[in-house]
Amino acid sequence: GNNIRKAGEDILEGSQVFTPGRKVRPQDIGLLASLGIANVTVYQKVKVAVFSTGDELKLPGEPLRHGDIYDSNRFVIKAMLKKMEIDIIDLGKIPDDKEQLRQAFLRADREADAVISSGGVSVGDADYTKEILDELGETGFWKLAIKPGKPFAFGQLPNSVFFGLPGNPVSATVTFQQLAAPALRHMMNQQAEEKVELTLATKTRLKKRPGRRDFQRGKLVYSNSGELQVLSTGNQGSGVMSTMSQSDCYIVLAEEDGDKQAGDLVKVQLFDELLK
Ligand SMILES: Nc1nc2c(c(=O)[nH]1)N[C@H]1C(S)=C(S)[C@@H](COP(=O)(O)OP(=O)(O)OC[C@H]3O[C@@H](n4cnc5c(N)ncnc54)[C@H](O)[C@@H]3O)O[C@H]1N2
Ligand code: MOO
Repeated sequence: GNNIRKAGEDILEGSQVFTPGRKVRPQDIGLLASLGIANVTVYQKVKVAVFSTGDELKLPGEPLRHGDIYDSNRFVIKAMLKKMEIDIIDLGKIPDDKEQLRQAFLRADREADAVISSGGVSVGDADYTKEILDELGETGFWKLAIKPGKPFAFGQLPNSVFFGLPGNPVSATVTFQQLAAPALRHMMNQQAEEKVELTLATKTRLKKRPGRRDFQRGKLVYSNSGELQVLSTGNQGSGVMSTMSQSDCYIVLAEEDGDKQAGDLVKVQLFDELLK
C-alpha cells in the first residue's frame, strides 16, 4: 500500500489552486498542465521605454575620448526588465540637450506605459531631466534619504509613469531594483516579491554616516565556527560596479546608524531574482 498514488491526493476537486496576481513559475505550469488546464487568463504586460542621458556616454565597442565613459546603465536596466518579461522600447542615449531630451520624453510617453531614464536628475548645469518632467508632467517625489540613489525622481507624464534613475551606475541599479521594479509589478497586478531578510553579524567594519538609509553591498560568508555572517565587498562608491558584481546581498543600515564594528548585528537583504 505504500506505492499507491490516490486520485485527488494533490489537489482536491473544487479547491483554489492559485490566487489572482500570481507570477506563473515553471512548476506552476506543470501543476496547471497536470490538472488538464490548457489556457489561463493573464494580466497584460506593461511596455517600458528606456533611455540614458549624458554627452559623455559611448556605446561599448566604441573608442573613448577624454572624459567619455561607457553607457552601462541602460544594459543593466534592460537585463532586469527582461527578467520581469516586460516589453522594452530602447530609445538609446540622449545627449545633454533640452530639445532632444524633450523629444525623447514625448516619444517615450506616446509609446510606453512607463518611462525610465538614467542620469541628469540631480542639480548640475546639464541636469535637465527634472525640468522636462515638470514641463511635460508632474513630479510625485524627488530625492530620498537613501544611499545610493538620493536624487531618484518619480512622476507622472500625460500617458505614462516616469522613473528618473540617478546616473551613477550603482545608484541606477539599486533604485531600479528597490523602487521601480516593485512599482512595475504593481502596474501588472503582480503580487509583490517577498524580500528575504536576515540579521547577521558583520565580519568587517562598516563605514556609515548618519542621515540616509544605506544599501551597502555585501556577501554572505561562513565563520570558522560555521556561522553565517556577512562582509562588505569593499569600495561602496556609487560608481563602483565591481563591488556590486561581487555581492549577493545588501547590508541595510538605518538612517540614524553610524559605523558598525566587526561582530555587530546588521540587517541583510538577499538579492532577489532581478540581481541573481
Ligand atoms: N548639488 C548636488 N549634486 C549632486 C547631488 C545632490 O544632491 N546635489 N547628488 C549626488 C548623487 S548622490 C548622485 S547619485 C549623482 C547623480 O546625479 P545625476 O543623476 O544627475 O547623474 P549624472 O551627473 O548624469 O551622472 C553621474 C555619474 O554617472 C555617470 N553616468 C551617467 N549615466 C550613465 C550611464 N548610462 N552609464 C554609466 N554611467 C553613467 C556619469 O558619467 C557621472 O559620472 O549626483 C550627485 N550630485
Ligand atoms: O545617491 Mo548617490 O547614489 O549617493 O551616489
